[in-house]
Amino acid sequence: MNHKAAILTVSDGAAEGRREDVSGPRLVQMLEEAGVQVIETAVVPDEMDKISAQLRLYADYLKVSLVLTTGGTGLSRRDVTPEATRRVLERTVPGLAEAMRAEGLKITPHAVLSRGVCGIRGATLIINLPGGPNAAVEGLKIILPALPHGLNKLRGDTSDCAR
Ligand SMILES: Nc1ncnc2c1ncn2[C@@H]1O[C@H](COP(=O)(O)OP(=O)(O)OP(=O)(O)O)[C@@H](O)[C@H]1O
Ligand SMILES: Nc1nc2c(c(=O)[nH]1)N[C@H]1C(S)=C(S)[C@@H](COP(=O)(O)O)O[C@H]1N2
Repeated sequence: MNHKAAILTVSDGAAEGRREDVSGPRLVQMLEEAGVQVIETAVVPDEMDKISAQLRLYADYLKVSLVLTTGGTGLSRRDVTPEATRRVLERTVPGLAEAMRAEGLKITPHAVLSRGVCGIRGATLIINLPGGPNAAVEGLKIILPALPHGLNKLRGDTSDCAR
């Protein structure tokens, strides 16, 4: 996969230095192993403006093909990653989040508690993953097989995709 990516960890604890960010580096490793170059990572607290600003930067200025966020998708009062993401999306790609919840449910009943959303801004696919290291890795594993084709199409591949 000849694409560039950015990873955004959303966590009050990690942003304040109280929690080691384990999830972000795990996602970097998985993408690199899949042949995607991760050119930028950042950690922000669970704050709508900071999350949205970072997503705009990645899509509009760095113009990466893919942004993965991890954290802030649950039901806690400060979990606002889906709201911040929706604010910057131009088109949604609901099937990715649907698959992560449906397949995740086979691993833990808690998978359906992630409110994560996925969609497109410009030529960038933005995917919300849950915050726990296992949750983030499981989520990415579920959708990874669909990403090469999706990213190629997003970047203008006009070849036939019928099977
Ligand atoms: N980046 C991360 N690295 C390691 N563990 C994480 C990370 N983000 C979340 N977790 C783990 O997953 C749990 C659920 O994540 P959630 O986003 O709800 O965080 P939280 O408990 O509100 O705390 P915080 O936002 O400060 O990370 C956390 O309590 C923590 O155990
Ligand atoms: N595959 C998978 N999805 C998962 C989990 C998991 O362990 N595996 N954890 C869930 C839990 S416990 C929560 S609270 C939500 C939201 O997590 P977040 O607030 O850390 O983003 O993701 C869920 N999604």
